[in-house]
Amino acid sequence: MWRRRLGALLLRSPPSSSSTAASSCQHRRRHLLPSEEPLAVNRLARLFTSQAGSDGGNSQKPFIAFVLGGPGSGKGTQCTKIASDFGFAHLSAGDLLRHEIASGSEKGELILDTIKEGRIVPSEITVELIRKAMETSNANKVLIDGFPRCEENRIAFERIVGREPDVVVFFDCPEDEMVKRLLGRNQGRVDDNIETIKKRLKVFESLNIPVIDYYSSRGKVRKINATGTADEIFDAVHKLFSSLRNLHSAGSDEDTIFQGIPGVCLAIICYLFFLKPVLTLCRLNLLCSNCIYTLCLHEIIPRETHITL
Ligand SMILES: Nc1ncnc2c1ncn2[C@@H]1O[C@H](COP(=O)(O)OP(=O)(O)OP(=O)(O)O)[C@@H](O)[C@H]1O
Ligand SMILES: Nc1ccn([C@H]2C[C@H](O)[C@@H](COP(=O)(O)O)O2)c(=O)n1
Repeated sequence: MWRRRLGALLLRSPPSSSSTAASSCQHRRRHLLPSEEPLAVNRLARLFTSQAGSDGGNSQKPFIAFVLGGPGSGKGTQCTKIASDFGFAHLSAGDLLRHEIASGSEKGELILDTIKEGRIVPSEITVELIRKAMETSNANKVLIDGFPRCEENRIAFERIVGREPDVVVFFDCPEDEMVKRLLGRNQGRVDDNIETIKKRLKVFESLNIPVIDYYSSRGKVRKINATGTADEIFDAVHKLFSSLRNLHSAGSDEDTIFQGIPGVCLAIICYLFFLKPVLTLCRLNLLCSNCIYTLCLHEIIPRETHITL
């Protein structure tokens, strides 16, 4: 709110603009950028920033939700519902690994042996499958189900994909309930037998819980009580996803910028206020000298702290 107010103070609306709260961002942006061919500010900014090229060519940074929980906690079931209600691409690490086995590739044999043993597949393999699936889906909101399963997974993802998740959803379910669900799943999975299930539960406790603790310490974890019916659990999940702050603008093509007349030192004012560089435009649709200063710092403030004028 206070940021919006600052934006309003800094903004000098063009005389023709009577932009009201009701007018859409798109409509307001037209006033900001009178040219009929809107300037792709974010894309332009990326060309100049350290982010350029680091996202594997994706023109927008997708919203990433990691979905974690013990085996049988209902991650897959809930992800299907989230994908359908909130327009996410659902990438299940386990499914990607099973597809790799089914493809008959060389890696497939190693993956199959590892899964049968209830162990974790080497991170390089899993992360590469996820990275490719993200690239292929080109989605702006991605659920990554069953990943990262261990610290090595997490570190490999950050190194290879170059991102942290926006949120980590943790389905918290008692062990006896998970075992009951897995034994009743009946999908012919090689790991849904009591011996392997016991190993998977041990691996979850010893390797996956520390990852959840790590993201908790970074304020990213949203815990969901995963007992009850799938619909009851989804009520809580629905509330959570409806409340996620930066989800609804994820991947949108709206450029969020500050506008000011040339010479107003907008970038410097914004920099002092936010203590971070801010991309600004002057009324002539040009990046003014302040902006060159901004771009030289090779950073723009994250999307969620931008102000849509
Ligand atoms: N709330 C629920 N109550 C009862 N059964 C459920 C519930 N949610 C899911 N199930 C069932 O439990 C089984 C496991 O669910 P699901 O495959 O979604 O779990 P998962 O966490 O993705 O498991 P895994 O990590 O082994 O892939 C499935 O047969 C599913 O239909
Ligand atoms: N990040 C991951 C995800 C899965 N696996 C392996 C080991 C799991 O027991 C198996 C099944 O996964 P699920 O369908 O339960 O998510 O796949 C892994 O090694 N690394």
